[in-house]
Amino acid sequence: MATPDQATLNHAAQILASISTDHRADLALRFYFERHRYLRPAAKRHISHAVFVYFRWLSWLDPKASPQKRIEQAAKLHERFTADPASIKVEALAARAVPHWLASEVELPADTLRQLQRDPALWIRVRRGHAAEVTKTLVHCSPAVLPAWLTGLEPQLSAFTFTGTQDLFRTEPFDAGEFEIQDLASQIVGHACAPQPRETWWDACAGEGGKMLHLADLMANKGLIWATDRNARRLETLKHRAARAQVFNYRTALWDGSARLPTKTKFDGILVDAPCSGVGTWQRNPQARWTATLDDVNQLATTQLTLLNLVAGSLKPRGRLIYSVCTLTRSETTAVADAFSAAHPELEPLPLFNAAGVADPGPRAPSPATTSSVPGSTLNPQLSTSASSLSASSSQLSSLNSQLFLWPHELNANGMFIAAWQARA
Ligand SMILES: C[S@@+](CC[C@H](N)C(=O)[O-])C[C@H]1O[C@@H](n2cnc3c(N)ncnc32)[C@H](O)[C@@H]1O
Repeated sequence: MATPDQATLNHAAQILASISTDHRADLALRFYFERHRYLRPAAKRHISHAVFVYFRWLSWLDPKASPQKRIEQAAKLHERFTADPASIKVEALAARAVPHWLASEVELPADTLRQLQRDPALWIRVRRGHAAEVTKTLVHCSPAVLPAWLTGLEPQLSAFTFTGTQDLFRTEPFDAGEFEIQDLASQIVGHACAPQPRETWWDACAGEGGKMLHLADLMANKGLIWATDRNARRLETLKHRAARAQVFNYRTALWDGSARLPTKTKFDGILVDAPCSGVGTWQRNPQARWTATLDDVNQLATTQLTLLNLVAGSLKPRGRLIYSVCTLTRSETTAVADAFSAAHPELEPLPLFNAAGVADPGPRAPSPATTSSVPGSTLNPQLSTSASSLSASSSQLSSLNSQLFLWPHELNANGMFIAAWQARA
């Protein structure tokens, strides 16, 4: 994208002035565009881009300069980095592109640091049976290419990056519920669940239903999904999305993560897509780098473990429990999963993808491998020799494990952690 013109700088500066911890960049942009309906789609794209680029390069900017000047500085840095990623040293990225507290939780691989500074890809998930017509209509679609250790999953995916400029929410296939905007890492969570038609699932933190809709599609809309969340407004959105996608095999209930469970039903599978610090989304949502804190991480880790502990008793014998978080901090990932494993001998860790990269939902013998890849040098010296070897090791290990990290640079998508268990028979 070209250096912003004066009008773009002025709009972006006004939007920045309205952003706060409670009024995030994406909301501020939406409100601003609602009040400035005359802006054309291309202008909106340029303004949004300028705002997100600003937060990506925030620590490099001169705090004494005017907002317009700082936005311009960020755009120039971004242009330079996009043309030549080596023009900014990885040590500088480690020191300035992420907050200092992160080092106590994870040492991000160099490739991930670079990935966080790039423009994110826009991913769509096309409903089963609609890929040919949707990609023909939207034109600028490319199918997902997975890293070698996950290529076995590729035939099951219906994931495409969209590189066109049209507003996807105003397309015919969107109105017809034939695709959803959903990040690739989130789509892989659905495949890790591997729900089967006619099973009964519980999506315990269903939110607006991104993963619930995917589970329904994988179940060919046969069986039942309980979709619960603490937030009624999100569940309302879920219902609208489900209607558009013609998903009807679900029921919603409010559940705030308290000991009073929403149902006595026993499940073939439970997904806990828990609230988290969102470090894995810092490419798409760069403002969050500067609002998330170590206190948030610690509090969220407690909530995550509580949620897992509460749902565990709702599994049928051989039922599967999947834990996912779009973050990469040790406290919210391996520490939660290990603490949960230690407290639940009645569950066995479940390898997520077999050697071919395919999640196998069937009954299985106790798994030999439960070790996870750990993203922090202070935590696992074996994996900390260098950032790039850490990343490579993590991929090799993770295809054998019941815990895996999806790194943003591996998928050109959000970072994600997934862990899985199965109730013993
Ligand atoms: C990561 S989001 C879920 C995203 C959703 N699964 C999707 O794919 O679109 C986490 C959700 O957990 C919900 N949540 C937060 N704290 C909770 C709690 N204590 N009990 C239940 N849900 C909670 C939030 O309202 C939020 O919708």
